[in-house]
Amino acid sequence: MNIAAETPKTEPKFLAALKGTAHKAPPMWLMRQAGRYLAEYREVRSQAGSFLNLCYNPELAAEVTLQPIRRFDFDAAIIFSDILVVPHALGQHLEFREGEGPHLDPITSLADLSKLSVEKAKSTFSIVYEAIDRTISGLGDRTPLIGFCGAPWTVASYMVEGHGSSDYRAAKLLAYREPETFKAILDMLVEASAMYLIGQANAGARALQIFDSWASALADNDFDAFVIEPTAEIVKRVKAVHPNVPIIGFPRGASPKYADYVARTGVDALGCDTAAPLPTIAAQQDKVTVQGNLDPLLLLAGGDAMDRRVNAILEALAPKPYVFNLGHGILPDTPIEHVERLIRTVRG
Ligand SMILES: Cc1c2[nH]c(c1CCC(=O)O)Cc1[nH]c(c(CCC(=O)O)c1C)Cc1[nH]c(c(CCC(=O)O)c1C)Cc1[nH]c(c(C)c1CCC(=O)O)C2
Repeated sequence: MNIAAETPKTEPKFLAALKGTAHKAPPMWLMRQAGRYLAEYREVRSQAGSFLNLCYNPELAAEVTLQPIRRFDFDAAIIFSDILVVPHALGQHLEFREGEGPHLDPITSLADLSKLSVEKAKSTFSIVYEAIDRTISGLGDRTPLIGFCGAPWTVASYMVEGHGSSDYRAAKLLAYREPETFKAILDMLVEASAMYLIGQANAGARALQIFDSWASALADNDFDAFVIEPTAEIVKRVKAVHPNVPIIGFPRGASPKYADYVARTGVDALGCDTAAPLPTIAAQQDKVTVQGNLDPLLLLAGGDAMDRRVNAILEALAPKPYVFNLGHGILPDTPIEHVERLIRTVRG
């Protein structure tokens, strides 16, 4: 199952880009690149039974991580798992209901939180480390593997809401009414997430991404306290052990705050969502590598509209350190031919 027959003589393009090299044809990968748009994924997924069974089966998780690399030879793989594995590992009940997305038993008090523990998470995390180890045996040295976690604000929001939300109502109300309780949740997540990212890098992940999908819609003081400070603390702890493993931060929907986020979190690269304007993204490139921002719906639509936007993105961002990606995860009904066309356009 080894994809790469020989060891590369030069550093993989993806890692070079994260460390500050610009490429005319930038390295590329797609968020959620292992997923339901691939027939081979749907096959393994049905074999596994449930999504969580797939996440917690190292052999099958490694297999689906490798699928998009075999098919498209992307410049990076990302370990197949989910950001909600962290609260689940801490002891919170989690289910993925078919067609509905995740459901957790909400944490709304310190008493609820006291039932969770970072110590307890270690045995679940080790399943993911084993999946990373198996994936790397399949990838060889040619294609680097990305490890990841959700950022404390996004994961805490799911923990408090119990499911996805359009206005973060329960999470914000808890944060405003009982700041100590909310802070205790964030602190536990900082500790667990830093440990988890360090464990993934120990297992061989060569870059790490922190997904803050719900980073939009926070007032500036709350953005500081819930997004910047916890992320900065995780980056600091991971860097103390793995100073050379680049970290990509993805504060989705927060482009007006990019400069502050970059300056204060210490991330090496900035993941940019679809709504972030190209000049705002480009303005960050003197400080960090940037990644993103093609609309997943343009990839679904394909054709000239997609080509025009991809070319505009390349023109604006490829002269400086850049990793091609979507602005959010690939959609399950995306045609394979559109992905193939995208790859031809980006690779030139
Ligand atoms: C918010 C969030 C989640 N998970 C994640 C985020 C942050 C990024 C984002 O905003 O999308 C991150 C995530 N989820 C998944 C990965 C794997 C790595 C990758 O390919 O990028 C990663 C990095 C697999 C997954 N996570 C999930 C799937 C679909 C599961 C299936 O096969 O049915 C996959 C491939 C399930 C999931 N997981 C989550 C939701 C809301 C859902 C249901 C929605 C959906 O079904 O698409 C929580």
